[in-house]
Amino acid sequence: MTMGVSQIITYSPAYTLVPTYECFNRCSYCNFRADPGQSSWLTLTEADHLLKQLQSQGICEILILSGEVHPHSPRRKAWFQRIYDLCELALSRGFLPHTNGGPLQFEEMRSLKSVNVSMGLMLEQITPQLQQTVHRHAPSKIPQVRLQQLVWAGELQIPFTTGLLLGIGETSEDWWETLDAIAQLHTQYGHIQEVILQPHSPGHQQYWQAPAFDPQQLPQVIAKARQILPADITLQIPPNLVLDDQWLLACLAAGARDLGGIGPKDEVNPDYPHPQIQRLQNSIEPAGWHLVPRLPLYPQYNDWLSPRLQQAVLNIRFNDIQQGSDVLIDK
Ligand SMILES: O=c1nc2n(C[C@H](O)[C@H](O)[C@H](O)CO)c3cc(O)ccc3cc-2c(=O)[nH]1
Ligand SMILES: C[C@H]1O[C@@H](n2cnc3c(N)ncnc32)[C@H](O)[C@@H]1O
Ligand code: MET
Ligand code: SF4
Repeated sequence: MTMGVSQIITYSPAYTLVPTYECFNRCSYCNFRADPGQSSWLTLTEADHLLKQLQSQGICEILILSGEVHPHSPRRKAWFQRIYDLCELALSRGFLPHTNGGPLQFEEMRSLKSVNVSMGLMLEQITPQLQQTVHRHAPSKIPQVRLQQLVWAGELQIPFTTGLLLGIGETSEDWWETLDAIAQLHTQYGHIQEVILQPHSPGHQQYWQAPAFDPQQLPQVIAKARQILPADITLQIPPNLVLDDQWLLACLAAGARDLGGIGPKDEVNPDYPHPQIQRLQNSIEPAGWHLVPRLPLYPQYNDWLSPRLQQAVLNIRFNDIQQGSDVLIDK
């Protein structure tokens, strides 16, 4: 009798640090933001306390996810410095930082490259229509601004995560255009390690009253994305936003291969707790899938890191082997 070879689905054991919830944008679907000046910034002392508690818990990635200070604000420099310092601190404690702080200036990106193994920014949707609706008060969501970030990330050779936010008033044509744009950028620079297909999921704090993205549509978007995107880009879906096991399995069957950062809290969608790893494993195993942890850097991009970051990646792999825990996979 031959054993069925189970196929691998990855996730990143992660913890999210939020430098600040304050944001000068007001995306009408956001459950994260606070008004400028209304949210204190995470101090390095607080962060260090959190990080110490996380050590030897199997967490590799520190996701630094932030609300935004306006690029022309006199507080921008201090905001950026805090993000940089948090990355530096996470690195010094043996974690691998991945920052998504909204659109950055070129020099800010260059600087963060030295303390992040990868970075991210969701394209959301590239149709300018949304600037009249959900993004009316969100200058950071202007499609050209976000496309420019992806170009700069490519020029700087930063391994990058981007994606689509689905169900914010766009058409299905808009999905394919956004995916085409990502495919083109990747063909030019080769820097997109993964694309997140994120279903809009209403929460308590947002003021846009709209239903969740219809989960029945997700597998078809995934299948088409798989056709449009180059094969070396991994498709990621958030398991806490795909509530039904049957739909999760349909998403995997359609081509999703990663479940993203999984940790104690989804800061963006606090109303949707992440499932436990064991529970996820139990739901996908009967269909022949095996859940395996990964790092926030896909191994094919190792050469793009500075020697110091390459060493940080090696250390985390070495510790993992020493502890006899799951071997972090190299796909
Ligand atoms: O827990 C979450 N992680 C989110 N992540 C984290 C992501 O799952 C991992 O950090 C990456 O897969 C890198 O390992 C994002 C990362 C990005 O670069 C861009 C957007 C997101 C969005 C989310 C999110 O909504 N919730
Ligand atoms: C960090 C990313 O989180 C996503 N995001 C923001 N608000 C929501 C929501 N209500 N539901 C799902 N995803 C959301 C956006 O795509 C943003 O870029
Ligand atoms: N503000 C950033 C963005 O929207 C990241 C956090 S969103 C909750 O791109
Ligand atoms: S989604 Fe990001 S940019 Fe938009 S309001 Fe929320 S924190 Fe700000």
